[in-house]
Amino acid sequence: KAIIAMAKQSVTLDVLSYHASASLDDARRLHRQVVPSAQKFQLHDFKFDDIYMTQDETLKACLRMFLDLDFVNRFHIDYEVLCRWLLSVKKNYRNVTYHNWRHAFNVAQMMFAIITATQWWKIFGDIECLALIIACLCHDLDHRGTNNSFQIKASSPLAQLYSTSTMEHHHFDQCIMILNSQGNQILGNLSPDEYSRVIKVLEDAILSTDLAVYFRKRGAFFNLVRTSSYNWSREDHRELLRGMTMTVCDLAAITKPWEVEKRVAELVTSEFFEQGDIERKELHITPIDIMNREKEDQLPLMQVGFIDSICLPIYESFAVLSDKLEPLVEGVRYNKQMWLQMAAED
Ligand SMILES: CCCOc1ccc(S(=O)(=O)N2CCN(C)CC2)cc1-c1nc(CC)cc(=O)[nH]1
Ligand SMILES: [Zn+2]
Repeated sequence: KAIIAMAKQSVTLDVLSYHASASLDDARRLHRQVVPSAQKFQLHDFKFDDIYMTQDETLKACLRMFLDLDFVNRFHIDYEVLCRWLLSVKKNYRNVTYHNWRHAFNVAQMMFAIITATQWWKIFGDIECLALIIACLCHDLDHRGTNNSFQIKASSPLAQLYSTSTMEHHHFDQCIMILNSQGNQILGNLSPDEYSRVIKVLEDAILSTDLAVYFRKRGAFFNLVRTSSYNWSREDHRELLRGMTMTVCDLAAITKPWEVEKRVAELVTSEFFEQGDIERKELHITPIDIMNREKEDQLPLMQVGFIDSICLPIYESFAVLSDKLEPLVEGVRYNKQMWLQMAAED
C-alpha cells in the first residue's frame, strides 16, 4: 500500500514538473542568443528599471548575472539547462498585477548590484551567493496575488499545508520542484555537501521574505550593526545578514527614482485592492484599509507609515554597514517626501 502511495506521489511530482518545465526548443532558442554585458543592461545600477526590457531580455540579463558571478564555471552548470531552468522559473510566475516574474527579476538584479557594489560576495562565498540569486528569482513563485492572512481567512489548500509563512513555504516548494525537474537541474553537478548547503541557505532566504520573519529578526540585526559586534565568519551572523538582504531586495522599489516607485506602488495598490474585492465578494468580510478601495485616499499616508516602520530602519542600517549602499536610503528618504506631498495634495 505504502509502495503504491509512493509511486503515485512520484508520478504526481513528475507530471507536475513536466507541466512546470519550459519546452525544449524555448531553451534551445535562448541558448543560441548572444548575451549582452552587465554594463549594457545596467545591472550594477541601483536605479535599474526593467520597464523597457522585453521578456527575452530579462532572461538574457539573468544569464549575464550567472556568467558574471562565475556560477556557470564554478558549479559546472550546463548552459542549456540554465536556459531551461530560467524559462521554467519565469513560466511558474502567474500573470498577477505585482507579484509576477518582473518583481522577482528586479529583486534578483538588486541582489546582484548589492553583493557586487559592497563586495559582500567575499563574505558570503560562492555557494551562499548562488543560493541568494536563486532565492531572489524563486522567492514569490506561483504567487496568487493574495497574502498569507488571506490564505488563512479563505482556509485555502496552502493554509492547510502551512499555518505560518504560508506563501513563502509554497514558493520554496515550487523552487525545489523546478530544481528537481528533468532538464532543469542546474545544481546537478554540485557535490552532495555543496547541494545540501545551497538548499539550506535557499530555504532560509525564501522564508526570510515573510515580513513577519523580518520583524522577528531585525532587532538582533540592528544591535549587531549599532554595536559593530558583527563577525561575518559566524554562521548565525551571516544568516541574519542574508535574510535582511533578502528583505532589502524584496522592498527595493521604495528606493528607486520617484517615477519607478510611483509606478510600482500603483501595481501593489491594484493587487491589494483585487484581494480586498475577493474578501468582500467571496469571504463576505470587510478588507483591511490597505486593501479597501473606499480608503484609497489614505494610501499616500499609509505608504509613509510603511516607509517609517518597515523600510527606513533596514535601509539606514545597511547604509551604516556599507557606504556603497547610501544611495538606497537616500532614495527612500526622497520618496517619503514625495508621498507626504501626495498626502498634502489630497
Ligand atoms: C502602495 C500601496 C500601499 O502600500 C502599503 C500600505 C501599507 C503598508 S504597511 O506597512 O502598513 N503594512 C505592511 C505589512 N502588511 C501586513 C500590512 C500593511 C505597506 C504597503 C506596501 N507594501 C509593500 C510590500 C508588498 C510595498 C509597498 O510599496 N507598499
Ligand atoms: Zn517579493
